[in-house]
Parts: sequence; C-alpha cells; structure tokens
Amino acid sequence: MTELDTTLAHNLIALLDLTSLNDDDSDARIIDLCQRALTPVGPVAAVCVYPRFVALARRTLDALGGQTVAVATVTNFPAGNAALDEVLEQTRQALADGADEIDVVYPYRALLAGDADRGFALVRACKALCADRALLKVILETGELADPALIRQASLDAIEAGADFIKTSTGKVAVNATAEAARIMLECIASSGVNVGLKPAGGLKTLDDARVYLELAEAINGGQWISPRHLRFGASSLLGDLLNRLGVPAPADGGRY
Ligand SMILES: O=C[C@H](O)COP(=O)(O)O
Repeated sequence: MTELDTTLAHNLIALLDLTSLNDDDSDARIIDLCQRALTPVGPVAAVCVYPRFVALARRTLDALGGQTVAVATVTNFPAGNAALDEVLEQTRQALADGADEIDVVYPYRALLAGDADRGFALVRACKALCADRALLKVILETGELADPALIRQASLDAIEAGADFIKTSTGKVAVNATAEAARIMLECIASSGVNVGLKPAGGLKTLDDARVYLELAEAINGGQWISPRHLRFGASSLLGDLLNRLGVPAPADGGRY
C-alpha cells in the first residue's frame, strides 16, 4: 500500500454512495448500513436505499451524528419502464420522507426503441420536483444501451433536461459500470459546460476498480473537478476493501466499528 493509495482510499470513502438495494433488505440491515457509513476515517457521501427505508436511514444517521451523510433513493428502479405519473409519485413520496438525492432510472428501453422524448420528459419532470431540494441522478443503464451513440444521446439529453448527475448503472443488469461508458459520459459532461457529475455504479468492489474512473475523470475534467458534488461511486461492496487497505478492521458487531 503506497502513500498515494492511502490517500486514494480516504478520498474514495468521501465519494462513496454506500448502497443496499436488495429485495430482502430489512430495517436491521439498513441500520447496519448507516452505522457502516460513519467509518473511523470519516463518513461516506451518502447511503443509497430503497424508498421504504428513506425515513429510517435519515433518523438513524441523525441519531448517530451522521447529519452530513445524504440519503439517496431510487425511483423507476430497476426496469426504467414505469409510467411517468408513478415515477413522479415515487419521487414526491421520497422527498416527503427526507431523501436528499433521487437516483431515477432513465427509460432506456424507450430510447432503444427509438423514443428519446420519453426520457427527456421524465428527467425534466423529476427535476422540477427535486428543484433545489434534492440532487437528481439519472441512471442511464449504459450496459443495456451498449451503443456508444445511444450512451452519448442519453447523456446529453439527461444533462439538457436537468440531471445533476448521470449514473452508469442500476447494478441489476449483466453489464454495469465500464470505463468505456464513463469516458463517453465524462466527455458529454465536459462539452456541456453544465454543472453535472458522474456516478459509476454496479460491480465496483476494489480500490483498483474505482481508480480507473477517478483517473478518467481527472484526465477529462481536471483534478480540481473531483468532489462529492461531481463524482460518486455507487457500490454495495467497495467500502470493505477501502477500509481494509487503511488498516481499519471490519465491524465485529453488526455495523458498529
Ligand atoms: O447504485 C448502485 C448499485 O446498485 C450498486 O451495485 P453493486 O451492488 O454491484 O455495488
């Protein structure tokens, strides 16, 4: 472990959306997640949970002194094909429950079928609800879009419609975050001139997995661009490796360090 890797592991913890999006998630598992979010070397950026756990996550983080940790949740997740009204209702409820960040799945199947308008309208309507209250992250599901031209179009449309972040993946399909998709997305962010961030997500398990994206982001947008407002890593299993490299033992008692 070099000094550079130690710094990198620290930095990645501050950029992490510590995620639990399992069908069998329970209150106990989300409380455990919130405890793990407050590591001995500093808090993660956010926890990301299903909508029914937003209020619990907020209460738990606050009770533990984790007020700086954002609560993110997912809508139109994971298939990305719910009706607009339903997505808006999910978003309203999540905001009412205290969500700070909404990760909405872009209707990627519609784009694959030649309909770009549906995605644009959905992002615009979700942004109107989030306004200045919550960050809107738009999950493009780049592994399913696959074609670089479609990834570019979805990125540019989401940015133009008001996304605060564009995110690669739900973590629920065969191909999740890839460097190729992230490069296209970062180039779209850079060329847009808009204040929008990138969230690689899905399948990131080690510091080396994450390093690829950090280096790409630095190469395309510059080191000064890197901050929790511009770069997040969505991952359920990355924190363990980061802490391990920093010599922090895994919590013995549930999520308590
Ligand atoms: O949004 C984040 C992803 O769902 C996490 O995927 P993962 O479980 O492969 O880390």
